[in-house]
Amino acid sequence: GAKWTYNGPEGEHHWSKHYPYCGGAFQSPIDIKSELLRFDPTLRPIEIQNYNLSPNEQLTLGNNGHSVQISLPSKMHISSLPHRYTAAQLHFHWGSSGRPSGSEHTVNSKQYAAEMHVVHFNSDKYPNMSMAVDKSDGLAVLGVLIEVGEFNPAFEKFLRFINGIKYRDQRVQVPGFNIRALLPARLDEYYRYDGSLTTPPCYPSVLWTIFRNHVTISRKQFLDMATGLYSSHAQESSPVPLNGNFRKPQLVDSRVVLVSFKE
Ligand SMILES: NS(=O)(=O)c1c(F)c(F)c(S(=O)(=O)CCO)c(N[C@H]2CCCc3ccccc32)c1F
Ligand SMILES: [Zn+2]
Repeated sequence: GAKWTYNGPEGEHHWSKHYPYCGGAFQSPIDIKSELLRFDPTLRPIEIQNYNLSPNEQLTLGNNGHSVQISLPSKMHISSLPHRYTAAQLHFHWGSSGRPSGSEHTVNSKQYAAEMHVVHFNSDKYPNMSMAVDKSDGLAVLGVLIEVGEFNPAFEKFLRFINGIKYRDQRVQVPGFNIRALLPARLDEYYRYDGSLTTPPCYPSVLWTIFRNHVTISRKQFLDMATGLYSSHAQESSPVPLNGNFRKPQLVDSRVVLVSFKE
């Protein structure tokens, strides 16, 4: 589709011109405010299957011009939702070296350094992502808030290859690793709400699960991601840094944010 960016004339305030859903309801991300929260005792711990990938299998690490993404094998899935949601890819949103706040979801207006999204589609009802992406029960995304702090060895499994995908549409193969290690320890504490893709076409098709607890990466790891990538192709004369790739919080309207934990 038409090109879109996070700033300037194709920035988020203009997305709805080519992508009407971006101006619609049920948009993501949101500011997760305490007064919106409602404890739901039926929210079970998230259960994931086959996230521990062998180094013998290869994953594609790529720069798609909007984010850094890792394609995921279809044996990975979420088994604790009403339908099976099969993993498709994971990607990140981050700030910049000057503004190390780049998460999409905020918690009581606190913006984290970065955010990881593991994108899954409802494989009980749809054959692939493309068929699921615009259906109201099509997608389930697991969100992880990321702070700068302790070095994170799990992130190093792919960050050590990031200089091979500096430019848009570059891809490298990386050995599989335990994707579960990128998630926080507790999968039983999370925020849950109905929302959308946070990029065009912004379809309101996402069941969002944002884990309560953040993970940390070191400042160097953050800078590797926030300063090492460009949204322009390698041969372009003026390189465009890829950072600040986060959408601002959207109107919640009458939506409720459910929480799986009490205090
Ligand atoms: N924040 S978010 O809403 O989760 C989110 C992003 F922010 C994001 F940048 C991407 S993207 O990297 O593909 C670049 C722009 O589509 C996706 N892709 C999804 C939705 C689009 C179609 C598709 C097809 C196969 C695999 C993943 C996806 C995305 F879902
Ligand atoms: Zn995302």
